[in-house]
Amino acid sequence: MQKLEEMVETLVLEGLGVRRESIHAHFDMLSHGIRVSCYGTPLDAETAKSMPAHCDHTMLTTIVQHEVEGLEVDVGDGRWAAVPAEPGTFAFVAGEQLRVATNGRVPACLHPVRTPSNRERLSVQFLRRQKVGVAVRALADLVDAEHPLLFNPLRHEEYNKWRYSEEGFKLEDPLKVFCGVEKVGAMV
Ligand SMILES: O=C(O)CCC(=O)C(=O)O
Ligand SMILES: [Fe+2]
Repeated sequence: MQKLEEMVETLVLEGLGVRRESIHAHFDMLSHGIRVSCYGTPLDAETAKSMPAHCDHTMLTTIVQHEVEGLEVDVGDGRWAAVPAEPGTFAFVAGEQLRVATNGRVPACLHPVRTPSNRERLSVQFLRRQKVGVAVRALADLVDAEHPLLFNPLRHEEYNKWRYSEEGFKLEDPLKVFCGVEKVGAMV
């Protein structure tokens, strides 16, 4: 799985013009986790949602759905696209850490879990994220006069706590408020 994740992230970063050495140095900063989610039938039968729309706090999340549908992604024009739960397929979701690392070039993917068929559901998520205690920084190759730095180094453990606090929870773009460069007194 790590090889597959690396392949996908390499394609994205090389496509943006990041050099191989920088990609390898970036990969050395990452850790890997796995989570299995079991959803009962959606509590709210009308919306059929088991999870509200959110962005993951990862570089990349790889999602394996098990036969029952649920993952939907924001396609950017106000519509949601359902990702088919076909056995043997993987969905790759860009997380907020990748938004910081790519200096905003790759937006974090907004995604809810919605199961209109009202069935119980199982999914597995492979979490590719920055090592604990290491701030996420924009890759130097993606910062220049044309692309000024958008985010200060992200202390992700602090951010993760704050974004679900009363203050962080109600914001549309908590990442920008937490470490956007225009923020006065930002961490460097
Ligand atoms: O179950 C899924 O398909 C996605 C779950 C998810 O988005 C999450 O746990 O962050
Ligand atoms: Fe998610």
